[in-house]
This record gives sequence, structure tokens and C-alpha cells, in this order.
Amino acid sequence: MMWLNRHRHNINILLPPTKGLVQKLLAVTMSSTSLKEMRNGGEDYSNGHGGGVRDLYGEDCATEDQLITPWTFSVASGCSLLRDPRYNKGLAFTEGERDAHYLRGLLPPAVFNQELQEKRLMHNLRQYEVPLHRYMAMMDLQERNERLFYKLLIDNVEELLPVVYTPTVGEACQKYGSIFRRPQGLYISLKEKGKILEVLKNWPEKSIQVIVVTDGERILGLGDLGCQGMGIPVGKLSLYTALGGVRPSSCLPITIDVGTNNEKLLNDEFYIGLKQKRAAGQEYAELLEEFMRAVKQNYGEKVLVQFEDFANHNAFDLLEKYSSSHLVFNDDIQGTASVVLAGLLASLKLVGGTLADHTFLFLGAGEAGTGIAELIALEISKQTKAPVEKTRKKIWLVDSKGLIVSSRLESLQHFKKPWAHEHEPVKTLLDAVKAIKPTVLIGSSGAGKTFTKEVVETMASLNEKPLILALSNPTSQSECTAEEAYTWSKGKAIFASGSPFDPVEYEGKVFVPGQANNAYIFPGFGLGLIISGAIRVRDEMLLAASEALAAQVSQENYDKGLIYPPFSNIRKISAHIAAKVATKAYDLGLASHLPRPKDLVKYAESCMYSPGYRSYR
Ligand SMILES: O=C([O-])CC(=O)C(=O)O
Ligand SMILES: [Mg+2]
Repeated sequence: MMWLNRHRHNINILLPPTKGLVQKLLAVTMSSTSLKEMRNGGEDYSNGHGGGVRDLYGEDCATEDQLITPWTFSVASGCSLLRDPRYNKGLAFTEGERDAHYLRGLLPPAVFNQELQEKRLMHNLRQYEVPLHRYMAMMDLQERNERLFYKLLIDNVEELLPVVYTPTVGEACQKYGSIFRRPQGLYISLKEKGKILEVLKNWPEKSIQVIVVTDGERILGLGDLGCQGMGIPVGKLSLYTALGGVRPSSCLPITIDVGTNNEKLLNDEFYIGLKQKRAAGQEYAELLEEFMRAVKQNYGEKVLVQFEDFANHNAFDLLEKYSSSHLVFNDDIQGTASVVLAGLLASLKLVGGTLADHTFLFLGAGEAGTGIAELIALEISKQTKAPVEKTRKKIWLVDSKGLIVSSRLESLQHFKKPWAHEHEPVKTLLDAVKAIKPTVLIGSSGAGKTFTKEVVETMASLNEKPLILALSNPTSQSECTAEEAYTWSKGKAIFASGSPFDPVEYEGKVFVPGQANNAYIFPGFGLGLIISGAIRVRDEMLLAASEALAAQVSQENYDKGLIYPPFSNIRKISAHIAAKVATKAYDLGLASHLPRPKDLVKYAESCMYSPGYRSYR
């Protein structure tokens, strides 16, 4: 179906002039405005999520800028093809492809299919006993053969998520300087002030749909890792593709380096970032402002900017500042809130009652704690029609100074103020549990081992089925382990954690802990924004995502005491979340891709990147 015009190192592929394609080809000669209109109109050649044009491998990899002429598309051959992770297939190049693309002799004679490659890789990965070595092997694969990386991740998601994501990604960030090989993502430091637009233009891909950006100040619960935080945007975006089906070429990981206050890194000769204390105040705000402007100027209004692992003091301000002018989402505030709310909604099937019947106590009043608290209050308000000022009263937060109460109001940071209810001062978490008598205990402090035996025992003495969520990451920062939650509560607790724990056997019964991690939400949430061409994020979309996730918990899952569905179904789950988010975007008049597709679940599924190899013949 295609004609090849071979040169020694490049292959120009001519598109066949079939009727449908002629229309498509005409389309790509148009101005970019009319191209966008056609794309939004759902023309066949569009990938349906707002960027790119299908290339001959059936992939949406060409961008408008790359399409210099509408009739040819140039790909590498020979060694360049083997070294291009986007197109390399390694031993899976067929005999015919080896002839056609000057690969003869550059590969050993065996031809493997993708399944055999997967089998070999999983076998090799399982030989590594050190999790970080598995992480490094996965990163090498991503840089060598992108489709195989995603195929492996999708087909073995439960086994590989802890490798490319929490907990191992935390250790990878801590050691990023020493394991650093080939750069991933885009680094924007104070040195690039005044030139950020130019820096964005250095990135090889032009049609970006999702940016995950960090400034490295609060990486998971590990604190300030400066420039080494890059592992987080890279990891999150690999989940955007594997779990949410967003094309890898549309994903851009960014680390903003304004220095670090981590003395250990400042004194480390191998540190890869700026060796200075963090810029703050106006200098910080100006760099972020330039960045946000450049992003909009370069990628347009529909690019999603996900803020990740910023410290509290910047996270809330950035979200507030840019949510009315940009498509922004803070995963730690909003994504975590949405996933926890989903778990709470699902847990009602196990504990009975409505959300409004519960009393919530948080340890940690930062991004995750206050974000979750607010979303719970909004959902109760939606369900009961009570004003949110009233529904907040059933939600209590403890920070490093004790229970947040009205007598502390003056000295509280602004994001904590709504939670300062009338109560006498309480100093410790244990005393707060005794005083408030919560049905749900949520750990979001980033501080490990804080749900002590007494705390869990008190929760179990107060409740038939206490709900205990230890959200802090990675595993070392978890408020308690799954085993502690089940044994200390004598098997009564319903438990979920931010990082994964293995099932626990207690008195002959097996308890399977859930993973309350924002990875359930952000990939599908982002996909929903992309397919609808949403231009803003709204709380209603977060509630819709929570409800969609909760609806995916099956009776079989409930029978095992689970309040989250298994990650093995995540692509289907993401499609449902995407559909509900897109529906909200359309209902709120915030969607720019018209007309609205009739079956949004099917549409979301049809837009998903699939990592099977394409034939190059
Ligand atoms: O990355 C994770 O596992 C969840 C998350 O956003 C965080 O802990 O900051
Ligand atoms: Mg995070």
C-alpha cells in the first residue's frame, strides 16, 4: 500500500492516492488553522486527540511542522533506524524489513516476534534482585525500543508499576546523578531565564499534549531532590502512555531547576543540577510565569500542564494562579483527592451508610490532605445539598502542631484555614483519634511510621470496620504497613496505601491491600481532557473521575475487601474515567473538540496508543 523511494540512510515513503487518503493529504496542505478545524471536526486522519497526523505506520507521529510536503514522510534506515527508539524493533525486524531498510548484517540472524521479546525481557528483569537495577533496565529499554517498553509495561502492569513508579522511582531520584546516562525530558533552569521559549523549541516533538513538570522541591515523601526530581515527570508520563494511552511523542517531562536546599546534594560532586540555594519569591514567580507563557505560546491553549511534587507553599499558589488562564492540574492536590474519594465511595459498599455519615481525620494538612478533604466536602455537599462550609465540619486535620482548631486560625497557612473548627487544642494524633472518633483515618503527611499500634488499635476499638489509608510514598514513608494495619486492628481494617504492599495473611485469612495512588486517575483524567479538547480543569471533573473509578470496582473485588479495582484492568478503567471527564468538559462548555462523540468510552478507547509493532513494508 505504499511506495518507497530509498536513499542510503533515509526512506521517503509516498502515500498511496486512495480516495480517503487523498482527502487526508489535501488536508495537510491546508493552513494550520483549517487543519485544526478539520481535526476538531473528527476527520478520519486526525488522531482524535488534537494533535498529529497519522503516518504510514498507522501511528500519529508526524506533526504539522514535520510535514514539509504532504506526499512524503521520511524515516531512518540502517543503523539510524536501530538507534531510533521510536521505530526500532530490534530482533523483531522481519526478513523483508531487514532487506528493505538496510539492516542486513546489523542484526543477528534470529527473528523474534514481540511476544518472544517480551518473554526474554521479563525473564531478564526477574533476574535482578535490586529494584533499582530493574528500573535502570526498564529505562534502557525505553531509550532503545519504545514500543517494546510500553508493551511490556501494559502487559505486566502490576509487576512493573512498582519498578518504573513508586516505590523504586523514589530511589532512582535519590540516586539520579549517579545512574544518569542519557538525558530524559527537558531541563529548564535559572540559566535559561529569558530563553524558555527557545528551550521548548529544542525539544524534538512539536505537538505536545501533556507536560508533567516538577521543581523537585518535594519528591514523593523524600523531600527536596532538586534537579534529580526528573525521574518523577518521566515516570508519570510513561504511565500517561501505558495506563491512559496518550502517545509517547505527545508527552513532555520537564524539570524546573531553581536550585536546591538539600545540603547533601549541594555538596555532592556528581549532583546534576544548579549548585545554589533555591530561588524564591519574585525570582521564582518570574521564572514560572515565563515558563507558563512560553508553554501556551508554543503549544496552544489545550496543552495540559500537570504540576507534580512542588512544595506546598508553591503548589497551591501555582494552581490558583494558572487555573483560570491555562489547562492545569495538580496531581498531588487534585489527582490524589480524586483517587481517595473514589476509594471512599467504593468503601461504602463494605461499611454501609453514606459519605455524610462518616467522620474523617487526616494526619498531614498539605497538598494531599487538604486536597482530599476539600473534594470529600464537595461530594457530600453535592449529595446532601448542604453548603460546603457545613460539610467541611465532619473533616478534621492534624498537622505537625496538632489538631487544626479555631484557636490556631491566625497562624495557619491559608490552605489550612477552612479546616480550623471549634475544638480545644489537641497535641498528638492518638489524642485526636480519641477526641474526634473518626471512622476514616487518612495519612498524607509524608512521614512514615506515624500510624502507631495505639493509633490503629484505637481506630479498631471505635469502629467495626475502620478505614485506614496510609498514602505517603514511597514505601519507607508509609504511615504504617499493610501487615501492621491488619494485625493491629485484628483483621478489622479496610486498608489501602499510596505505594503497593503484598497481600497479608492474618489468622488464616488473606487480606489484599488496595493501592490508593493517583496513578488510577491522572492518565484517564488527562485522556478525557485531551479527547474533548478541554481548555480548563474544574472540580466537577474530579468528582466525575472519582465516581467513574468507584464504579469500576466489581463485586469480586468487594468480596476480597478491595476498594480499588486491580491495575491489570487499568486501560479499560482509564477509558471510563476519560469518558466521564470529557462528558463534564462538554457539559460545562469547556470542550473545544466538536461535535461531541456519541459513545465517549468507545471513542476514548479508539484514541489510545497501542504499542504493537507496525509493519514497515
Ligand atoms: O507518585 C506517586 O506515587 C504519588 C504521588 O504523586 C506522590 O506521592 O507525590
Ligand atoms: Mg506526586
